[in-house]
Amino acid sequence: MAKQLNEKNSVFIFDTTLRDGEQVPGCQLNTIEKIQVAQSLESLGVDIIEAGFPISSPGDFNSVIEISKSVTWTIICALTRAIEKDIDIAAESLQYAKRKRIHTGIGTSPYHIKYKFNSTQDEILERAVASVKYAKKYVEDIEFYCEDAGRTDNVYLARIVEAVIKAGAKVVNIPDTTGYCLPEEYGAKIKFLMDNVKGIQNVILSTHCHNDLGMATANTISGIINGARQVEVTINGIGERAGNTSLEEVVMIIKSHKELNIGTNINTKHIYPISRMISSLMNMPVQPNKAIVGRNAFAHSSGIHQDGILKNRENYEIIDPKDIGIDNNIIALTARSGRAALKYRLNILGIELSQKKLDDIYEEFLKLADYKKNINDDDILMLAGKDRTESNRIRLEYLQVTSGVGILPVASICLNIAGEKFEAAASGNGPVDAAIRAVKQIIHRQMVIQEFLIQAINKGSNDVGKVHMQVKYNDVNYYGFAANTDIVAASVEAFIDAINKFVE
Ligand SMILES: CC(=O)SCCNC(=O)CCNC(=O)[C@H](O)C(C)(C)COP(=O)(O)OP(=O)(O)OC[C@H]1O[C@@H](n2cnc3c(N)ncnc32)[C@H](O)[C@@H]1OP(=O)(O)O
Ligand SMILES: CC(C)C(=O)C(=O)O
Repeated sequence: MAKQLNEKNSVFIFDTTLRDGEQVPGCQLNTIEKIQVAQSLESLGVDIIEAGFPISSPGDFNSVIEISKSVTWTIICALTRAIEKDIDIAAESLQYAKRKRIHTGIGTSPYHIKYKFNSTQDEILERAVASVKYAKKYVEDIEFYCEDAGRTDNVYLARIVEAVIKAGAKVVNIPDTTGYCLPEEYGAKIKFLMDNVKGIQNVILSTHCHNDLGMATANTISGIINGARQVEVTINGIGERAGNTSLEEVVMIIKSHKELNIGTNINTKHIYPISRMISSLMNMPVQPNKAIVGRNAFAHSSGIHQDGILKNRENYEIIDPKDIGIDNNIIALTARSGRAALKYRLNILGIELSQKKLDDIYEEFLKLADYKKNINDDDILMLAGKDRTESNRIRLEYLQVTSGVGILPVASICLNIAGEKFEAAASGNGPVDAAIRAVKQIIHRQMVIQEFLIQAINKGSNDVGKVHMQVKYNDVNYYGFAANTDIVAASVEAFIDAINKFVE
């Protein structure tokens, strides 16, 4: 059970992922998926879930019913127009909700009044009041939205807000529907209402900001600073057009800026998992540089930053990734990385090197990174392995293979074993088989290849092939690894790498 928020220094988190978020083309969810999302939102700690617009379709109506049954303490909210039939259907869809809210409203800007409704300010005010009174028949908790409040004159807006409060609205939503307001302007709008509307102290003002000019989060924070105590947000900022204010951004701003002295009920450790869940259910990738939840939000790729992070995380991170449910930040190895990052990754892989060897590998690393852009653990192991093979007891001196269509593959090989050279030749059912048989003619042990995996590092015919091999000897498995542009050579080197682990 969430703590009861004290409105003075707490903000209610109203999540509209399942309503405004779901309006995104291609993001529609089925009822089962919506229940899954709603339950995760409840675990995250949101105070209100806007579950749908029940008049819009039988499927949406049914989803609100099922979501209402499946959550415990979170308020379930259904959206309507200022139309009696919408409100009737919304009330019916909320019949099983333990705590319920109807969110009704109408456009208040000159654009909407003239071009959507062909109406007048007075008529719109009357419809607003009537809708709140009508919804009151069903539930106590009524929220009213003044659609396009961002472009609505403040004096008229104050009139409408005062009238709907008088009619019984408990929460009044001031949407910047088109994402037009500047943060200062939006904050001033909220302050104007706080200062000029009779009865405002008895209700909660809510923000609902769209991101058309990339200002949704800034506007929402400006709203909070000026007195709004509910924020309407979505996971990953999804929503109509350029999206809504993102939940994760607002919550982490509030958490990071202690001087705001504002609290929420959100358990921030659930943020990343739910972000992934929404992205995957809605088939909507999160942009890599998205604040808080983007793939790169905690990835450090340049040497100076990596060195700084490794010395003290706070040099370059204002949020601990663990706080949002990410285990660790990412030290991405690229051609811009320095020795500190390379050494860190090698250490994680269990490889400790002298400064001289690190310097040598770093040179190789830079050449590979210029070619490959992103260096992964296999690459690092390969680079470190190159160094390791120099001290191996058995080394490949040369390999020659003849193969083709219609001829028997034959391999001749020379191994250097502790400084002494041994040669052999063999045929096989393919070039790799021939080469492995040739090795076995020199090293007479009962060795069985259990697993053999060849992968290309990049794509393309000029690629480096990586080979992982598992070789059983004396009932013990040994692992070999090699990489080479010649996949037969890589296979033989991986076989020899494994053998080196058990020969004295
Ligand atoms: C800003 C927002 O995000 S609001 C939420 C947006 N979500 C949706 O639109 C939900 C999905 N919508 C729907 O399923 C449909 O549009 C419905 C069921 C709501 C309405 O469908 P229809 O009856 O076919 O109407 P249509 O969509 O063509 O037009 C909307 C009508 O609602 C009216 N309307 C729009 N907003 C409001 C409002 N807040 N209050 C009262 N009437 C409104 C319009 O003026 C128009 O009426 P008109 O045809 O008399 O001019
Ligand atoms: C219905 C309202 C709240 C809305 O979505 C908007 O104005 O953007």
